[in-house]
Amino acid sequence: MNRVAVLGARGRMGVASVRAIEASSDLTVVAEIDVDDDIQDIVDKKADIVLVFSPPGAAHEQVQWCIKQGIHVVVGSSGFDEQSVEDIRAALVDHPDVSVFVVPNFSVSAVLMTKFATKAAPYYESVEIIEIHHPGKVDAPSGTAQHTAELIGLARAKAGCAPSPDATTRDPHGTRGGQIEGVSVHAVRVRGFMSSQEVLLGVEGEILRLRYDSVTRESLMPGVLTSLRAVPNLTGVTVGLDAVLDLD
Ligand SMILES: NC(=O)C1=CN([C@@H]2O[C@H](COP(=O)(O)OP(=O)(O)OC[C@H]3O[C@@H](n4cnc5c(N)ncnc54)[C@H](OP(=O)(O)O)[C@@H]3O)[C@@H](O)[C@H]2O)C=CC1
Ligand SMILES: O=C(O)C1=N[C@H](C(=O)O)C[C@H](O)C1
Repeated sequence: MNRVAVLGARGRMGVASVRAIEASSDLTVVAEIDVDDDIQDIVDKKADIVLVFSPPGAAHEQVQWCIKQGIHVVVGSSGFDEQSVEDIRAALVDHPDVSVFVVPNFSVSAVLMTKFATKAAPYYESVEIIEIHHPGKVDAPSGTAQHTAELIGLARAKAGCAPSPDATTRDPHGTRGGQIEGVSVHAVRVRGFMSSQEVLLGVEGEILRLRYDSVTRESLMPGVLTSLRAVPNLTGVTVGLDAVLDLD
């Protein structure tokens, strides 16, 4: 029975994850840590794995702390870009028996959409990302959009693609979105949505629209449980749920 500690345990994802873990037959929650709780409880309760759903501002330092305690980590929190992964990789040098699994999105639909968009991106002149979330989300763009843009940017650079055309010279309100690896990313916050993302790819006379919609947090729980079961058998730092799914 793997012993799991949850960081951000009383948040939207923490509550759903504790419920899903407790309903499983092979995982159990031994520590629920939220704001003002003592993170040392993770060690005192002898957790094997820490599931991190604390806000991005706290998560980075907490992941480093868990590594130093010799505990495997599944990182659900967003805000972990390429530099964050390099920081984790550097910390793991002194802890070769610890693995960290950074999962920008636990939804298989999101993972497939990102994979398809990365594959398609070099074939289109224009590529832009629109991410849509609930208005309770504190960070923008989403970690999923950041990860998707990084993969698309890398694929397009490898293929020698020119930048997407854009004649904008006047945008006083910053409506063209943010730029990540040459990809324009637009963050939308609307009540009624949980987590959606659309990638628009276009050439003259033809458009490809790839989209996923996660409607409930419960739909993410199979991905959470899969990640918790996988992390003890991984080495170093791994990024993306697709690393433990047979999607090729
Ligand atoms: N990978 C994925 O598929 C998904 C990732 N996420 C990401 O997970 C993170 C959490 O999302 P969500 O659950 O919606 O956010 P919430 O704000 O609902 O949950 C975060 C929880 O962490 C608490 N908290 C604040 N500071 C600390 C701290 N220092 N240590 C421990 N807990 C703390 C918060 O308390 P308080 O409210 O009092 O500040 C809150 O209870 C976000 O980064 C989000 O982007 C979300 C959904 C899916
Ligand atoms: O805050 C959320 O809700 C989500 N955050 C993650 C992200 O930033 O990509 C994953 C998912 O989109 C839900």
